[in-house]
Formats: sequence, structure tokens, C-alpha cells
Amino acid sequence: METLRRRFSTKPLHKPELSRLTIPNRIFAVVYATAAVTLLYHHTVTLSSLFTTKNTKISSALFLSDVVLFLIWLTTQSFRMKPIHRNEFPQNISKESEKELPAIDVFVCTADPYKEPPMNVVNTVLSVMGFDYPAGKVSVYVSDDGGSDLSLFGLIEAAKFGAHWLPFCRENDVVERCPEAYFASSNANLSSSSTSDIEKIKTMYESMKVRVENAVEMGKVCDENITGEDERKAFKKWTDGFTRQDHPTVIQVILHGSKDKDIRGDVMPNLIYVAREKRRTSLHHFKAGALNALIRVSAILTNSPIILTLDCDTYSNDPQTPMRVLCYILDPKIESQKVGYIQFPQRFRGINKNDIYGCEHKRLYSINPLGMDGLLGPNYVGTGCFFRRRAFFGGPLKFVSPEMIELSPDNVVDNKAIHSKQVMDLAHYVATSNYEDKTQWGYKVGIRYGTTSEDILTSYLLQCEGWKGIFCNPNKAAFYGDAPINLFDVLNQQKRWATGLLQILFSKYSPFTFGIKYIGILMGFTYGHNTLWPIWSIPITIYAFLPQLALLNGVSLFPKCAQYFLEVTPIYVG
Ligand SMILES: O=c1ccn([C@@H]2O[C@H](COP(=O)(O)OP(=O)(O)O[C@H]3O[C@H](CO)[C@@H](O)[C@H](O)[C@H]3O)[C@@H](O)[C@H]2O)c(=O)[nH]1
Ligand SMILES: [Mn+2]
Repeated sequence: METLRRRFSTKPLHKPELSRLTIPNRIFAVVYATAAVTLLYHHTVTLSSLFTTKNTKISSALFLSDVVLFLIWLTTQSFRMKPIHRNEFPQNISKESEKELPAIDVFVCTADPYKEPPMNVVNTVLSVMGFDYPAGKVSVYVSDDGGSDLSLFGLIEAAKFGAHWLPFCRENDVVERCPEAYFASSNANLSSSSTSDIEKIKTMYESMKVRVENAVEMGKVCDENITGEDERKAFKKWTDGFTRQDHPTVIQVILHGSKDKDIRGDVMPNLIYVAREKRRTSLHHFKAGALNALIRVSAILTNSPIILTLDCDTYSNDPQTPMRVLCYILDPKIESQKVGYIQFPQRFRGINKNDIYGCEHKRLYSINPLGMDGLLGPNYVGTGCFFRRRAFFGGPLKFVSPEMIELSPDNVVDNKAIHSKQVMDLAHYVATSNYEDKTQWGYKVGIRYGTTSEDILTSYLLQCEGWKGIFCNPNKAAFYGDAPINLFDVLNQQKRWATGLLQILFSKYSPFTFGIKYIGILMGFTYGHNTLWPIWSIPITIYAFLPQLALLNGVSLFPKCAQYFLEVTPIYVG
């Protein structure tokens, strides 16, 4: 990678630009802070004079809400101090260097074939297999925490369809490489290919969809749909005692680039199914555990220096995305060695009308990260993030070596040996349920444990170790995902997020203590702000009931005259 990096030194690969709002933001923060502090002062004075009256409870509640709101507002300011926007120039990466481009391991996580239908996984997998990147350098790993033969079946079907789909996309300049999105868009009609070609591939897709969806509906894979001997052997692993919570490791190499070719005879990306071992007696650490198992299995099989993590509902919307990422990884000017990850925003398709549950989270996913990017980088959001594999093994200057040399990020792997018994045995071994016992996985190495919001904790600790992150936010969405569309799922998700964030806030790694010490006050505040998110519930609940209670008790909530005019106006305007 070093030689490649130098070759690009003459051409700019990206350009950061400070937001024009930076100075006005800073001035406004000072004005607003003065007003807010004065208001809090008045609250305190009023409160102490009221301690003997019947209104103490209402006034205290009001005071508490305003203190919480002030804390939230104060920490928000850290995002407004140095927001930046970035542009990348992937066209400046020379075409001749294709052979030297770094390989990419793509991780796709799925956990339940009924909540996350295999057809969605299939679409996500096909969309990344279709990256505009040398196919021999892409390996797609699917982690199936649901341990379901239905998901494996979907992937086997995806591989067969992919042999037609990938050349079709290449030959017809299809940009939407997620088949479902392509067939649903009007581009399918405008494409340069002939109508009969489109009809043919569409029929093929629809018949695959029917087979996969039928299997899900029946809850089993029909014998007549299993074609090869290899497949039959794979499905035999689902024995009677095989359950979702209790089963051995299943690793199935569905496509192996060096031998599996598409219908034009071109190389296809590797496609590997992994269901790590699950036992009721071992902790599995949910998604964080699944990702760590994939980091190890992929280290044994391909060990690519770049890792992309995706949730199974997040499909690629732009095949150029890996080239954008290289603009940062290969950049000779910035301290590119210290760039540990490049995060794309989560953007959503299929949110319900008017987004009644507010699931788009624009501030969280698209606005606040601009501010973090100007400091040390955005937080990891669990999907749409390219990591340098090395970042999972200690800080840029302090390598933490894994317990096995084969897992080391600089270990060279013979890609052709994927099928050898020795390699496969080792891959199975590193995915066993008690493999991590007495190792540093989850604590010093890999994705971090101890919270249900493993994403935010991981990037935070990576930054504390000295890594930087980049927020890459091109106009054309790099990825599209799904958001919950019913109240039950929203509440479930938010409860999980809130628990995870509080676990970080009150841990020994609290951003307000540990964080400020290692990444500075502004970055500490950005993570602090994120972990404070659950306590929004305090002022919201109080303000929901307070006006009514105040009315009944004859307490005036707002200033009666111009007395507070000066401090209240800037706050309302703000
Ligand atoms: O035991 C588990 C549980 C979940 N997952 C996968 O994790 C992903 C995210 O889970 P989901 O139930 O969709 O959670 P969300 O709340 O929608 O996820 C958001 O929040 C998570 C952190 O709480 C991040 O990891 C996700 O990337 C982010 O999209 C999905 O692909 C799952 O298949 C597993 O692999 N194993
Ligand atoms: Mn999700």
C-alpha cells in the first residue's frame, strides 16, 4: 500500500472545507451561553426563596429540566465548533494501479430469517458483490446469528443469480446493483440494454425470489432446490439438535473467486457464509461478538487490510464507494496512516409516510458527524463503515498482537488455500463459542463489549487509542438501509440504544472523565452528548405535565413582565 500511496501524491484525492457557519456558530454559542447561565441563576435564586412554599416541587422539577437541557445544549456546542465538509476525487486514482489495490472483506450481519428476510440479505450481498472494484479483491462474509439454513439457501441462490447479474450490470452500466432497487426504479426501463435482456434477468430474479420466499414460508429448504453435492453436505449440518442458540460452527464457501466464474468467464468475488458456534453456556455478545468472529474467520481465509461492516438491511447504492474510501486510505498528505475508519451516513429507504416515529435521525447521522469530523472523526454507527483491519489491534503506534499469529493484520494469506482442511479447521476453531475466553477480544482487540451500543463504544475507544475517523458524505447516498416502521420496533430499538448509551456513560470509560482525558474536551463532549441522549426523557416528561400542574397550583412558569426579557429572548431565538 505504501508504494501505491506515493504514486498518488501528485493528484489531490480529497478536499476538506471548513463550514461557513463556523464563526457565526461560535459567536451565537457565546451569546446563548450567557443567557442560559443567567436564566439558571434566576432559577436558583427563585428556588431558594420558594423553599418554604407549596410550589417547591414544581419549581424544583422545572429547575432540574432546565439543568438537563442546559447540559445537553452545552455538549451540542462541541459539534458546532469546527464542522467540515469533504469532497473526494476517485477519478484521480489511476486505473493502471488496479492490480495493487488493497483487498476488501465485506461483513454482512443477519440474525433472524423471519425479521430480516433472506431476500433482503441476498439483495445487500449482490449490491456489494457488484462494487466497481476488481472482483478478485472483494470477499463477502455473511454472519448468520440466526444459524438458519434458510439464510444459507438464500445465499446459494444469490451466488447462482450473481453469475448473471454481475455481467449484466457491467455490460449495461447499471448503477443500482441491488436488484430489488433496480427493478423497482425507472432506470430499469431507461437502461441501454435491450428490453428482452432486462425481461430475461428480471424473470430470473423473480424466480429466485419465489424459491427463497417459498423456503422461508415453509420453514425448510426443499430437496429439489439443492443441486450440488457440496450444498447437500452443507445442509446436513442442520441436524435435529441444531437450534438457533445451540449449534456448532458452520462455514460454507459458496463462491471462491479463483475457481467460480460468472457466465462471461470473469472472476467473481468470494462469498462465504459463517454461523459461529453458539452454546447456551457461553456469552455471545450479540452483534459485537458476531463481528469479532468474522474478523477472525476472515483473517484466516483472506485477511484483507480493509473491512466494510454492513447490517443486512443496508445495501450499496453506489458501486464507486470503495474508490471514495481509497481517497482517504491512499492519501499521502493527511496523516492517512492514522485513519482507522471511514464512516458513511446511515440513510434510509422505506421510512413510513412523514417519518412519524422520527427514525431518519438526520441530526444523529448526517449533521452532528460533520462537527466530529472536524475534530477527530465521527462515531461508528454500526453499518456503512470501512475499517482498516489494523485498527482493531491497538493504537496506530501501539500494536496489540492477537493470541495467534494467523490473526495478525499483517499475516499474508494464500487465497487459493481456502478449501484446504487445515485452513478450514482453523477457521472453524476461531469461531467456537468459548474461543475468546482469556483473550483480549472485546476489550483491547476488535469490536468492544460491555454495551448494547457496541458501535459508538468501539469508535470512541479507537479514538482514545489514537485513531482518527473520516465522515464521507457524498451527495449520492453510498448506502440505503431500513428503519423501524412500527411503534413496537421503534420502542424496542430505542430502549436498546438508551440502555447501551447509559452503560457507556456510567462505565469507567465515561466520555466526561476518561474521554476528556484522552481525546480532549470537545471530542469528549461529542461522545458525552451522544451518551446523554436517554436523559432527554427527563425534561420531556416534566414539561409534558408541568404546565397543567402549574396551572392548577397557580404557579407562573414564564416571566410575568420584561424582567427576563434579555435572557429569555436569545434562548427562544436559539
Ligand atoms: O445478536 C445479534 C443481534 C443483531 N445482529 C445484527 O445487528 C444488526 C443491527 O441490529 P438491529 O436489530 O437492526 O438494530 P438497530 O437498532 O436497527 O441497529 C442500529 O444500532 C446498532 C447498535 O445498537 C448498530 O449496531 C446498527 O448498525 C444500527 O443500525 C442487524 O444486521 C442484525 O442482524 C447480530 O448479528 N447478532
Ligand atoms: Mn437495523
